[in-house]
Amino acid sequence: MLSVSGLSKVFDQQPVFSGFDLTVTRNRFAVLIGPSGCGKSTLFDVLTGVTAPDEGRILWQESEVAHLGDLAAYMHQKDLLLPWFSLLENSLLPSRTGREDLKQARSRAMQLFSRLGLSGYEKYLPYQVSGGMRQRCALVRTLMFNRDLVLLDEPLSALDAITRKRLQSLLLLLQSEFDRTLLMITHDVDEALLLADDLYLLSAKPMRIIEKIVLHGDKPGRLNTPQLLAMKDMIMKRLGEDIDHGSF
Ligand SMILES: Nc1ncnc2c1ncn2[C@@H]1O[C@H](COP(=O)(O)OP(=O)(O)OP(=O)(O)O)[C@@H](O)[C@H]1O
Repeated sequence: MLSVSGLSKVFDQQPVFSGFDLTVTRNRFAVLIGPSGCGKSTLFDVLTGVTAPDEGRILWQESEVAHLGDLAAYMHQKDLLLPWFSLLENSLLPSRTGREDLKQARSRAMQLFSRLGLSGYEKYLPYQVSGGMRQRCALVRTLMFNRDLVLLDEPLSALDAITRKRLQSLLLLLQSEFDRTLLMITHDVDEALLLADDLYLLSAKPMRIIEKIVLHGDKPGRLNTPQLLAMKDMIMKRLGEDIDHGSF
């Protein structure tokens, strides 16, 4: 579905990544995990068109594109809700800019509010609800974009542990119930092991893929299996080694 090849980006004469390749397959949950400052957000900036790559190609459904700006939905660590709009109005923003029939969009948003446990809060302003509810509203807005690919940049990192656990299951719904393909950045190894089908371990800057791990097994259930615990140790060790030998 998405393939990047030979992607390079240089800041202040220092390569953040160079010759970076990545393929994301349809309906998979791909997760990128790597040390702080390795270049993950810069990769997303290049993918979403915030900044141009110095070299390389982005292929979407096998056709070359400049970026994924209009092709992928994007969810950020901060909910980025507009404070003067209600939760429902916030979720309808993609439909307003996309000139979708608003009556239909409203009915679709109401269904998503119900599915994500936000029924009854449609008229609340963002400051009147919890961080977890705001992030669920951001998830509704992401789904309202109607894009097959969703880019998630540490979407749960600002939340407390319990809220985070609840929202992890909702992220899995994006894949199973809403048929989305996901590419997510996280710092949390447990979260990566819980959610990923394809897990990419990244090196310190200049960023490269150290290893791709294909994960199997029932997602919510697999986390405490001996295999996954051993894998967690291995990942911590590999990421730690790379930081020790990297450019930090
Ligand atoms: N606009 C910019 N100008 C100069 N350097 C930049 C710019 N944006 C990012 N960088 C540098 O590029 C490197 C990668 O930054 P980036 O934010 O992509 O890392 P990251 O892996 O997302 O980090 P974190 O996990 O901490 O969010 C860092 O060294 C950063 O200082």
